[in-house]
Amino acid sequence: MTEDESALKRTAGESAAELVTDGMAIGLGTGSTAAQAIRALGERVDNGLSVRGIPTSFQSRELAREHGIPLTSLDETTPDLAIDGADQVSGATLVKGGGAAHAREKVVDTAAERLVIVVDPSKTAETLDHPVPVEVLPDARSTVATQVRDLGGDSVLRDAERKDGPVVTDNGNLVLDCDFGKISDSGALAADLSRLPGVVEHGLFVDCTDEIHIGTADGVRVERP
Ligand SMILES: O=C(CO)[C@H](O)[C@H](O)COP(=O)(O)O
Repeated sequence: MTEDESALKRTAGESAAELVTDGMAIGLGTGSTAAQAIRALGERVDNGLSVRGIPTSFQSRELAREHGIPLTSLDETTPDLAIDGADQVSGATLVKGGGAAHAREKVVDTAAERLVIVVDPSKTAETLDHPVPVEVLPDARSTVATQVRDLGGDSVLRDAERKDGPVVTDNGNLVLDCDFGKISDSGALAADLSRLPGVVEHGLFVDCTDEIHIGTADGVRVERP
């Protein structure tokens, strides 16, 4: 990541962290942009803000602990606000899962009263065309790949970096990155993917975003789709 990209992500993350008020429970997203929000929230906690975080991954849990954010869970409370990143945004619909955390992210993000997405401008698109990550039970990777082909997609098993073999999610599953080209009906595709036996969760988040904070060189741009 260049210094410029990192600065844009910081701008978006800091802006979202400013929305947090005393006593809130916050869904803590995963990825490099959500991490900027978690760091900014940690600074506010250092300065006396009282919040509890609900992590969406091993990464966000560790980062929150490192930055002194007390943790809770969905068993204890409902998030007032969730702050998360995205791989691509079109209106209120997202593709997520670049960090293979989309299953837990979807549970936390959709449980929140308000979902704020933090991105740099490269993530916005007229029409979604980013490959959709699909978390699958290990035994289902071939059958799901075949059914994804029947839906018009090309799937690739996501390989790990710095480990031989595939990415294994925090839930012990595998990820198929499924390229459908331009996605004209995200609702229909989301429903089709959810129906496939062995699919744990897919990265299409349909119509669930309240605000998008886009970090730009001139400051943050907020969109409310
Ligand atoms: O969905 C995600 C993780 O599963 C991330 O939020 C998404 O990949 C964006 O990450 P980054 O902010 O690093 O570009």
